[in-house]
Amino acid sequence: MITMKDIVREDNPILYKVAKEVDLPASKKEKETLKEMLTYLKNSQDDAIASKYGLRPGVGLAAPQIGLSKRMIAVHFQDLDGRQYSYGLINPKIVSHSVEKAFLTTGEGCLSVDRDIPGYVPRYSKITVKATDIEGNELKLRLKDYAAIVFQHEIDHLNGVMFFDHINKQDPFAIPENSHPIG
Ligand SMILES: Cc1nc(NNC(=O)[C@H](CC2CCCC2)CN(O)CO)c(F)c(N2CCN3CCOC[C@@H]3C2)n1
Ligand code: NI
Repeated sequence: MITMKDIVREDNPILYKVAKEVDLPASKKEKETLKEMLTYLKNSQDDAIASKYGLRPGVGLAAPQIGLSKRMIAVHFQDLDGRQYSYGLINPKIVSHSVEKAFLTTGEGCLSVDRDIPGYVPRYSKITVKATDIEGNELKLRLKDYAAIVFQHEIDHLNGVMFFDHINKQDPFAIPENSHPIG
């Protein structure tokens, strides 16, 4: 079972590398790892399990965060309309995106960053993602607002990009033009 000791922190160079594409079909081990990443998210959202094992809550997780420089992510969350997303994805790719942007009014955090970094994180408000799921099915997901933000945070990790790279250095709470707040 994945716990916080398995999650690498921001001083680890693996977080700043471009992760490698997974050769399809994914190996048994790669599928197993992806399932474990999804299980971490579910466990972290269960108060009893999270407190028992000291898990920080998460709605997304990227393979580099558990020391694996492979293009795999897991997401498990409900968006603000109550739509449920629960995926283990292989080689996710943003194939198109909106011009307009969105940001979480709460700012963002990261399981690999043990400190609060204040500021808005501007992201595309709409994205289309192509990926392969754990069963090997090709998926095309059209995502907006909260869901789009979660997926972008995770896909950033596959490209060595951290959420704080997007925060305006001069004014962390500057409202980006052509953007709207979420949450
Ligand atoms: C927004 C949020 N971020 C939480 N943590 N950070 C993360 O997930 C990081 C990834 C997210 C940071 C911003 C976008 C993606 C992890 N990252 O580093 C992976 O790369 C949460 F935990 C959380 N929620 C709301 C829903 N709640 C349901 C009940 O259970 C608790 C849960 C808490 N919402
Ligand atoms: Ni993160």
